[in-house]
Amino acid sequence: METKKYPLSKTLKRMLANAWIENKKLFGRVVLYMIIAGIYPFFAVVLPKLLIGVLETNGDNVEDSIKQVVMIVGGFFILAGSFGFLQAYIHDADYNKISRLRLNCLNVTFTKLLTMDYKYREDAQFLDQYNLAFESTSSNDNGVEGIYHKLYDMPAGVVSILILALLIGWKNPLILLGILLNIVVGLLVEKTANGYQYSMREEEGKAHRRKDYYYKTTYDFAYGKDLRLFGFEKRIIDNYNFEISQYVKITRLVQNKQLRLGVLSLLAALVSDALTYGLLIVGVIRGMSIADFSMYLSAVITLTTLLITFSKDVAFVYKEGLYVEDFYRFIDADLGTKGGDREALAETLEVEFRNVTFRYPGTEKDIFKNLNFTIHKGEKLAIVGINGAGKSTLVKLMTGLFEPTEGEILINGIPQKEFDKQEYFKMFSVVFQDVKPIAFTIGENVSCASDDIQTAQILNCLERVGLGDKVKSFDKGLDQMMLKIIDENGTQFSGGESQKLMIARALYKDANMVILDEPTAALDALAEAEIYKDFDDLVAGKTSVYISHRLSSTKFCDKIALFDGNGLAEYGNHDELMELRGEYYHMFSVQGKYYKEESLG
Ligand SMILES: Nc1ncnc2c1ncn2[C@@H]1O[C@H](COP(=O)(O)OP(=O)(O)OP(=O)(O)O)[C@@H](O)[C@H]1O
Repeated sequence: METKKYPLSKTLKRMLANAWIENKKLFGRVVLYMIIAGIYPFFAVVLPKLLIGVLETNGDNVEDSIKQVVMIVGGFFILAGSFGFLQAYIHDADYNKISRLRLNCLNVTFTKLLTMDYKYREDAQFLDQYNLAFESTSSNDNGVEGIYHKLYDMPAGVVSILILALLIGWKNPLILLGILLNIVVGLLVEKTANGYQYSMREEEGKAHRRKDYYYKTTYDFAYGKDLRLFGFEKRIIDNYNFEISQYVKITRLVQNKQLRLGVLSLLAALVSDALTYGLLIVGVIRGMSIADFSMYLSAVITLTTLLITFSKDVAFVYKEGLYVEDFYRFIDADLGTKGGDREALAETLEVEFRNVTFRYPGTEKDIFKNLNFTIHKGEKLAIVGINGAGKSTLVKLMTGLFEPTEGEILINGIPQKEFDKQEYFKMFSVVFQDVKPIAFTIGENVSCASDDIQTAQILNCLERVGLGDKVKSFDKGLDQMMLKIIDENGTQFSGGESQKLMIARALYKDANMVILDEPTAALDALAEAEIYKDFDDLVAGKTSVYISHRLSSTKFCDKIALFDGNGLAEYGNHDELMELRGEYYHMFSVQGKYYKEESLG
């Protein structure tokens, strides 16, 4: 990801520009709120002066004093009450509009995540950075929304501060100076503490990712069985506790720094208070009325509070602005290669690996080195090999989910890079090892679309994989929702049924090339035999790749490629590889013996 820095002003400008595009009226509301909330604190400042003034001037005339006090207090309640009510009403009404601005940013994040190149999803370094970017859109109080709330509140604070600063400065500018000293020190302290916190963000992000992993493992149902049956509970809890302690260590470092810096703020506040009280008391000695004394004192206290809030808000915007910057960098980063301009081919495919070397990002080991081989037009290729030999990696390369580190892949002689990414994907129907239906309807899961669904075609594909009766058993048929997470009446397919559903999806797509990455691992023997029997029909003359650990499946393929962890070790048809008496022969003999023993038994 790009790490270019840009100033806070640019981040704020962009945030304001986005807000302007999304809700222009909000700017008018900010002005209205600024006037009402800006004047509001002034009432409380003047009230003591008016009350003490009445009591001072009326002396023994109790009746007049009571009348005037009642009028002042009544007037205060009406005015301050109305302003207070309006302020709260406008603020509450606009809160959701501001939250909406964040939700729009979240939408942009989701779109980016869904459209970025797949390789980033398997890249731990990228995931750390993504977590940081995601942080700035994940809460009401921080990041994007936190700043928008502050930008909404701060103009009102400025109005109050100006009114009170004028009042106090007019009386004695030295008092203002004391308050300003307090605020400037506070601001510098806050800025330093926040800068330190931000500098720890990468470590914090990593600790957060690890802690989060264990947290999610505890409630992710997919792990539920293994955790219990293999007694992982204690280990998970111990690891979770360890990661929490690591996380706390980092946050404690930040807190300690904040505490040490806080002493400076305290000293500045003491100096400022001494100056304020000293100057006001000297004023009284020189003849200032008690009513004025109380008003100025109240003004100083209110102004100090407002300035502290304001300086905290500035520091907050500065700190959170850095996180929002991370978010914009993520949004701006070029994470999705569009590829070239070529459209999908309409013909049968030939795939050539030419001197392909591949290493996963951030790793040292080459999964393939100078790999050369071709899958010819219309050929059925079986890929076999031990676990971790690189079979699935080969599929990811073939389908353009990852690009070769060196060398190139050619489709009908055309370099893979020349194709538009989306067009390129159109040419492949793939069934992956780890099948997961999405919480959509069955029809949508097969067609991958929500409109223009070819019902007859979907049903036909489902029939062909043996799911016809299952779908007919639902009242809603193809409209039956899958999984229970969105719809509690959703259906839960077994592992094998899910695998069949994915094969139906691949059939429906009817792409130029079919790739099945262990598509029968979860199927029972009968279902697997059915799929094998119909394999020719399923791929219907298309170029196809079939990855399986069950070597019986290689028999109906034209060619077999055996990978052994160091690349392509053996290549040929079944008879040729058996004659070679190499690894394939060995694997086939072991599996054959096992099958024979099983059938004899
Ligand atoms: N995202 C990744 N980052 C780093 N290494 C990876 C990544 N994905 C896979 N690998 C490594 O690449 C190697 C090949 O993995 P691959 O999944 O392609 O093997 P496979 O032959 O399909 O294995 P299996 O038969 O178990 O499915 C393995 O050593 C694996 O650990």
